[in-house]
Amino acid sequence: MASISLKNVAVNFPIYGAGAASLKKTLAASVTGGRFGKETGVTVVQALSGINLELKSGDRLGLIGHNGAGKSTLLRTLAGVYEPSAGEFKREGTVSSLIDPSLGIEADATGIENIMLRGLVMGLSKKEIDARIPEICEFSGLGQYVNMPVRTYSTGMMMRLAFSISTSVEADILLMDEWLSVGDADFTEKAEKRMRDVVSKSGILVLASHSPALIAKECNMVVKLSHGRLEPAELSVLADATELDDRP
Ligand SMILES: Nc1ncnc2c1ncn2[C@@H]1O[C@H](COP(=O)(O)OP(=O)(O)OP(=O)(O)O)[C@@H](O)[C@H]1O
Repeated sequence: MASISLKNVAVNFPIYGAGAASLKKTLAASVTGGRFGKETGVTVVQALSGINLELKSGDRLGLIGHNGAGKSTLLRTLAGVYEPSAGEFKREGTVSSLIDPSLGIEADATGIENIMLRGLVMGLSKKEIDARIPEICEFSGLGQYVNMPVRTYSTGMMMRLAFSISTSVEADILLMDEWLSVGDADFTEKAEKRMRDVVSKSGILVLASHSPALIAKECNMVVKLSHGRLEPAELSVLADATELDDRP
């Protein structure tokens, strides 16, 4: 069973070394981004504040909001990459995060070595990784390149590898920053099918996107982030929108 619970969660980023006063003044009126505050004398960006969220299996949550509203920060907090600065965060179930699939790919390691590395980072045993390697290699379509260092790959080849690895594990909770689309036409088609499969097998989906049509299609609930705070939003309105109103 998958569940996520956030109670009054805040995430602050301290800003060192910048001219705090002028920074505050310049950006206070900014239409994008988090809010500025002070914490024990240090200027901080309040990327998230007062976040309350309860999710259970079957929930497909769409996250919308203007640039810098806090969507990626919330996804990373749910993934455990960022610790909340305040509040309570509980999570049950395995997590797969398709936030930045190419993150952690080692250029000097071969494709296969990267599969091993990422598998270990994702918490799989060596045996589990070995069992997945042939399928991941096959899906990537990289042929003998899987034995070559990733630095010899084109960007598209690297993305194919990263995508094939990231989508090879099923998880109770799936976190996504936009819908992944990678590669040339042939690969995109099979990647789309694989994405649908991964999404359908997940208990909870949290998908951040600027596309109202995508959110309306993939999600059964939606919230809006505005300057780091959650606001209710209407899914039914999104289905007809061609563009999200990004104004704060
Ligand atoms: N590592 C960091 N250090 C300092 N500030 C940060 C950091 N990461 C994010 N922020 C700030 O936190 C706020 C939220 O950023 P976040 O990346 O979560 O927004 P977003 O909604 O994902 O934006 P976008 O739609 O542009 O991707 C912004 O004001 C951003 O400048």
